[in-house]
Amino acid sequence: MNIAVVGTGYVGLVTGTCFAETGNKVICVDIDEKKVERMKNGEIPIFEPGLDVLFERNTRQGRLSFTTKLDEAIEDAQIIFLALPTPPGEDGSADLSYILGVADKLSFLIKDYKVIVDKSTVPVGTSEKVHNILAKHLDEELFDVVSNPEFLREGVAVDDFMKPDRVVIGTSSSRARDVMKQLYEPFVRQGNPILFMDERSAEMTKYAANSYLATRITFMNEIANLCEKLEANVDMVRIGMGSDSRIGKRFLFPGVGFGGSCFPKDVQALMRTATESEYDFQILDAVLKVNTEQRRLLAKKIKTHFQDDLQGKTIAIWGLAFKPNTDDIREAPAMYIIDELLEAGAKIKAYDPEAMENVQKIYGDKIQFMDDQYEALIGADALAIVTEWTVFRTPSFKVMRELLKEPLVFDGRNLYDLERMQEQGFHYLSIGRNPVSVATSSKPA
Ligand SMILES: NC(=O)C1=CN([C@@H]2O[C@H](COP(=O)(O)OP(=O)(O)OC[C@H]3O[C@@H](n4cnc5c(N)ncnc54)[C@H](O)[C@@H]3O)[C@@H](O)[C@H]2O)C=CC1
Ligand SMILES: O=C(O)[C@H]1O[C@H](OP(=O)(O)OP(=O)(O)OC[C@H]2O[C@@H](n3ccc(=O)[nH]c3=O)[C@H](O)[C@@H]2O)[C@H](O)[C@@H](O)[C@@H]1O
Repeated sequence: MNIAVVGTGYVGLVTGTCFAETGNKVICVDIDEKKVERMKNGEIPIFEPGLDVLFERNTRQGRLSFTTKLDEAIEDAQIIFLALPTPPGEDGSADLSYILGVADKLSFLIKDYKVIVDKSTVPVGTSEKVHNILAKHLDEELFDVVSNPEFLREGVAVDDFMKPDRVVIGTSSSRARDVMKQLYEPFVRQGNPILFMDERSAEMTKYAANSYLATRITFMNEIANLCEKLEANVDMVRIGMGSDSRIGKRFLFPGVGFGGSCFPKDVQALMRTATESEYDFQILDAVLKVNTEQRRLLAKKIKTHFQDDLQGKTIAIWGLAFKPNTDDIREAPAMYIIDELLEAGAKIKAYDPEAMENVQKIYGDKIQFMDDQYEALIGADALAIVTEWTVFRTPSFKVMRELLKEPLVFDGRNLYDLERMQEQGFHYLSIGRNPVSVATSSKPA
């Protein structure tokens, strides 16, 4: 099939590349001229494991191409995906200006039947809005609007897209349904379903899924905070809970609060939708409040340890991206922690395998960026671990001890075993587990 993808952010690029990989001809269109130029020259604008190989193959073989011209991109397309931003507006509601703006342009460009698919995360009722804009200048026979929310996670986006747990398709048109079924069949061969439903339910499914996951993480963060007070170990509690098949093991990891471009904005947007419907969605209100506090937790622990005096102290930070395997720093907890530490007078030496360039654009020389995780420790008074990159999971504790001024580690991701840290002679504070103090009896190896 011929496909146009409008918007080449995370979702647009992964969507376009994966559809090209299954034999479709895909043209991606973006208003960002520099980005399009880079992609035309074979450069991927985001760091996403596994995407480079597919991107290279499909551009080389002519199935994937890029343009800034919407009319060119859609001319031969049977399906047009909208993968445009839906950032929070001032009141928290999703800003639909990108989607509706492109819909308006399309209403002047479409000449033969096309399925317009909304892949962005949009509030309930958006399909109707897009439909009405298109219908202003177009015969209704010439288009159908479909809601097809995307559930991929950054860092594992290709796998999530290629082997989705489910594909959700909201449409009331049997013609559009057949087109979408044909398109997605290669992705659901392993038996995972394509779920057809009405447009409004599909739109709601996306917000419900993200808000539920954000709530689940937040619940675990609160359990972790309580575990600290009660001297229980949240790792044990997590495994004990997660072994119940009704609960499940995934997405129960406490930490420094959820971040990223979607959970914070989508929870806010669902709250806004609820408010507009005169429904008081109390849980979501609590989720946002707790998450704001949780993002501060590591900085609070550091400040408490140093009795609120961080003047002249240097804190090493491992991990800046909002999660591993991405260079995305949107709503990254690290930014909140850094702000709080800088305000308290600390110096920061940071290392992240992929996100430093993006962070440097914001902080400039306010913090030091190091080439290597160990270099960040030289002369630092403490280490704070914010993102659980694999490379941080099995470090040389001996080198860490040698380089840090004090063997002091604040771990926002519970990467290390408590006993091991004690044996290794660290003062180690993590999330929802007892602090470990420098062992005086056992000599570190
Ligand atoms: N990032 C993620 O992991 C996921 C995002 N989503 C949703 O997908 C949507 C897109 O998200 P991202 O890909 O992260 O966005 P993004 O902000 O990374 O990228 C959006 C792209 O659209 C382009 N653009 C803006 N206006 C345009 C126009 N008029 N014509 C053509 N291109 C235009 C921008 O230049 C940019 O390249 C959002 O609604 C988001 O909530 C859904 C699932 C996962
Ligand atoms: O709509 C979206 O954009 C996407 O949002 C999330 O994906 P993503 O933001 O890429 O990352 P996640 O892996 O979900 O992590 C989000 C945040 O939650 C945190 N998290 C996650 C899991 C966990 O157990 N604990 C925890 O604190 C992460 O550290 C991160 O800050 C959803 O998982 C995707 O299904 C969805 O498509």
